[in-house]
Amino acid sequence: MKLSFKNIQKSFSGLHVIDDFSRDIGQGELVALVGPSGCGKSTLLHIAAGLETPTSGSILADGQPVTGPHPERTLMFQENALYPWLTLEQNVALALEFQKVDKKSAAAQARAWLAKVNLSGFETYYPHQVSGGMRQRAALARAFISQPKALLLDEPFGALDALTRMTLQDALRTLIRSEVQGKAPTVLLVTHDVDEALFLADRILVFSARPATVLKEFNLVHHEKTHDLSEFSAIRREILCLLGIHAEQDEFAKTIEGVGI
Ligand SMILES: Nc1ncnc2c1ncn2[C@@H]1O[C@H](COP(=O)(O)OP(=O)(O)OP(=O)(O)O)[C@@H](O)[C@H]1O
Repeated sequence: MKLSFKNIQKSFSGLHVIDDFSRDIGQGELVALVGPSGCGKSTLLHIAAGLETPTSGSILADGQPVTGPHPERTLMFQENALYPWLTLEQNVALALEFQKVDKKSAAAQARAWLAKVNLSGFETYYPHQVSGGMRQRAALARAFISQPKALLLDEPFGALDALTRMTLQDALRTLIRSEVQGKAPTVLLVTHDVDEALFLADRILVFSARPATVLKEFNLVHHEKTHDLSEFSAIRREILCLLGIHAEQDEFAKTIEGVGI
């Protein structure tokens, strides 16, 4: 699905949040949005999801104006609460049952998607019986099972530790790549983690503080990615600099995170 933002302005009761945002996000492209806290990144996702309407400008999905939420455009949050009274399989299957797929077929598909995110054997577990990373894997399976044309991910792995986050990033990449070519979802990813953006994105948009405008855009589509991001150190430094973070400060933050303080 192609998403086209055209001259989007958004204010909330006089608070100017987004200032003239225009971009096309191509079919199958993964674009990361990074920027200071409160600049309006989630608001842009909500506009793409059809949960918020722009104050002016328009958002088109495959050329059609977005007028409200639609299962073709799936939003996934950091705290993507699974229903605690349903097993992982039932939670994942529910996405299909909402679309009137019969229970038996939905359950079979749910098991297949749980296998894709390495949760075979945990189908009958309840969310409280598995780890946060496993819950988020199940949430990924639930997001993918209805094969949305656009995935809108709002800090999907933000609550997880750094190591678990990396395995989830791998799982997300595998899921995207396993989709038949041409059917891969278009992904908008809001993240505070510059390394996550570098690892996952074809393109990174760096936003200013509110009202959000794009400070700079980085095209990474021609790079083969691994978690060794040394090739991207110059871009990483530039993004951090645009965000007003000095590299030493960032290393310090990572060290603190690494030792669990
Ligand atoms: N529904 C709403 N009503 C009123 N104000 C809102 C609403 N949604 C967002 N805002 C305000 O818009 C601004 C941008 O919020 P948004 O959540 O889009 O920022 P963000 O860049 O995603 O922040 P963070 O990175 O901290 O999650 C904030 O000041 C927020 O208070």
